[in-house]
Amino acid sequence: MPSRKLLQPPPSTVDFQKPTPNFPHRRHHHHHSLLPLLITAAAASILFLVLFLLFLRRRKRTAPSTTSTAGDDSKPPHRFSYSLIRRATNSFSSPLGHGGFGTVFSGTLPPPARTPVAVKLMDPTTTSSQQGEREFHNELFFASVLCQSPHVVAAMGFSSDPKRRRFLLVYDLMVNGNLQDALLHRKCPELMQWNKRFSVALDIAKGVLFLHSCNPPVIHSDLKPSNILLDAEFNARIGDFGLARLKSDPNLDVLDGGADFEEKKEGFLECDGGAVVVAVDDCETESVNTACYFEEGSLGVDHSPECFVRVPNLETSPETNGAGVSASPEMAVALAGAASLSPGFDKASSVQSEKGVKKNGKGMRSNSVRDWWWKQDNDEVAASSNPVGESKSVKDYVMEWIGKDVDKERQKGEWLGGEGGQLWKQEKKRMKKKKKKSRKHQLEWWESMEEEKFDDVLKKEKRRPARRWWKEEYGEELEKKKKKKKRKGLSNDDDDDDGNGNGSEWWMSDDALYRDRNAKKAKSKSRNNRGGADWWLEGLSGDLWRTRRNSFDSASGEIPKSGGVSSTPSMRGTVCYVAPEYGYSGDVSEKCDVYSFGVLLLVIISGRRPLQVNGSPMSEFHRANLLSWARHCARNGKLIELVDQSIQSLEKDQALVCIKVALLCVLKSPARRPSMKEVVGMLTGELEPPQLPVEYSPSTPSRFPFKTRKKGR
Ligand SMILES: Nc1ncnc2c1ncn2[C@@H]1O[C@H](COP(=O)(O)OP(=O)(O)OP(=O)(O)O)[C@@H](O)[C@H]1O
Repeated sequence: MPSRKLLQPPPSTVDFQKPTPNFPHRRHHHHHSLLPLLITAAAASILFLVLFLLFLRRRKRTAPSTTSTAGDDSKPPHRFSYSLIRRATNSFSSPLGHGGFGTVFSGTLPPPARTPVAVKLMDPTTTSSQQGEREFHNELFFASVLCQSPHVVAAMGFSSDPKRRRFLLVYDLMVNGNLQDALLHRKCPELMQWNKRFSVALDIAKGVLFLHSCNPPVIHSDLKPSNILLDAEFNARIGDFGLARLKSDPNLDVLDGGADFEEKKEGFLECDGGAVVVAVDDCETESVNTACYFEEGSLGVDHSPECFVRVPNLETSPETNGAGVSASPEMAVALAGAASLSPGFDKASSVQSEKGVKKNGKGMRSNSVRDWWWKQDNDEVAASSNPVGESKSVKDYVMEWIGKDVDKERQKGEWLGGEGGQLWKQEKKRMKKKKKKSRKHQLEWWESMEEEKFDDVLKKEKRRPARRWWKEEYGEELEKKKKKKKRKGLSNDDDDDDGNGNGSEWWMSDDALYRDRNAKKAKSKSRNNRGGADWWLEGLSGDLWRTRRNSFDSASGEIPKSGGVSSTPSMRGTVCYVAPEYGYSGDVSEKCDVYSFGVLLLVIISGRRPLQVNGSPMSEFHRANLLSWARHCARNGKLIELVDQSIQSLEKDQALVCIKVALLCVLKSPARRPSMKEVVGMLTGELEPPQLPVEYSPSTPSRFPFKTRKKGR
């Protein structure tokens, strides 16, 4: 049979003389039936190939890193379509929280990824859209590098439509939410175990160390509990890189100038010693214009971020260009902050404020910052100290505490309305009756915060009036300063140096406080125009009043969120957590993060906010300010009092190390703060346990700023 013949193996030698067997009819039939089959098969395979390629391409563009196959070198952030994100979040139906950027929703990426995600949707109506856009670009800029750390939550994807002002960021979902919520509100039982709390602190420290180990170092700028996210096992990861920046260092050995970049097509940002290629996606993806996030003059125009990293290419909105290459990060955020505060904000005013900020380099104007402070009012503090549920806000407390010092104008209208106003009226009546007593009492009360007058033993002693106390303690020093001041003259008081020959580092010296006090006396008239609460807050917060001088540690007070509303709509960094030097010297360094970490560590150990009043204000106020309280405990040798009493299975020695590390981190002088490497070393026990510096020793006299202010009034 011919078919059998076909299956036969070919002859080993071919006899070319022998005629080939002839099957004319059969051959003709094959020719006719195979041709259409072959054509169909070829067409089908081409079609299949095209479809396969399209599928691959689509997958590459949409699949998150977690679904990448081995060898797939595409790195986040990936671009998602808006409709995909909408489907993933079920039309943005499950909000997780709300921040300065907008609302965060939970969702799940469609198959094949099926990754649970958190989606940040920029809200162009309620926040400053300029700020939002900048944060969006900033997050993307850092995403591809930061995603490599297990202690960081970086954006894995994004979606942008500048024309419709739609900006979305996609992150891994951290199922246990943020630390602030888990620790302070929900009081998760897991976090009541010492081991877990300590591991959270260590995770954060390692995360910050990772950022600082990058080349150039990444400064987070906004470390605080609500930016620490917790996964299912309560492992902590640092999130929210909207305000992060690269450390500006002209000596950094980065890529050659921007001119070469086009050819290189990729950049480098070294992490943990190894060079990391930060190229993202192919030429069809978009790239971000992040030029405005870098320090003017430090990296220079030729050293724009594109020299460091290649990032997806987004259409640049006119606003972003408006801030442009010349805007530094501070400017950008301050500008955006101004926008968010002022309803009438427009581009012209933005340029103006940008100039203002640029000029003095001190961030926002004091008025704006002050307004911002009041905006942060919420009833959490009030609720904690007010079991009957009166809705008292921070300012109500201020006024109750300060009593008659509060400016009358503001009492009636500007600050208070409704319930707050009623409260004030009652308070005023009470204050009138006890006028003398009250004033004396306040002074003692302030003293108590730093000078431990509330200790049982000392309570029995006759208290000195604050003025006398101050004179006794610092009279000699003051006299010297007076003489020196006379010689120098008062004219250049505000801007001259602090005695260290370094005007930009005035906060390092307490001396400046006392000298400053005299000079302020001369200007008391203008200061008196401010309300008493201003004075109170200036003393208390330190960091709030960006444009004023604060020569003391930031005895900071956190403004808790109101219903999850961001506490940082307008400032770089967050009140209470921001380092005192931030925004003054322009020398923003890793030590700013170290300071914030110190506050964060104290919060973790103590399980409370930096500013918190529980129970009746008078009995609790000496503990209200966490930093002051921690210093007070250190001077008393009672550090353990800081530890949260609800912690179980406490390891006392480890807790003490944590507190000491925290106290070192919040030292006034950035140079004296440890590096994050040292912090991690001390926490893990690889380095010697920390020794507290001399200012925390019992003999060190406390110099509480309020007395200074009070005397000046
Ligand atoms: N990846 C995430 N997984 C789970 N929840 C998240 C995630 N990212 C953010 N959230 C939640 O959304 C909330 C808002 O986050 P967002 O970073 O926008 O603001 P914030 O950090 O609270 O405030 P701010 O804008 O002042 O920094 C967070 O507090 C957190 O509870």
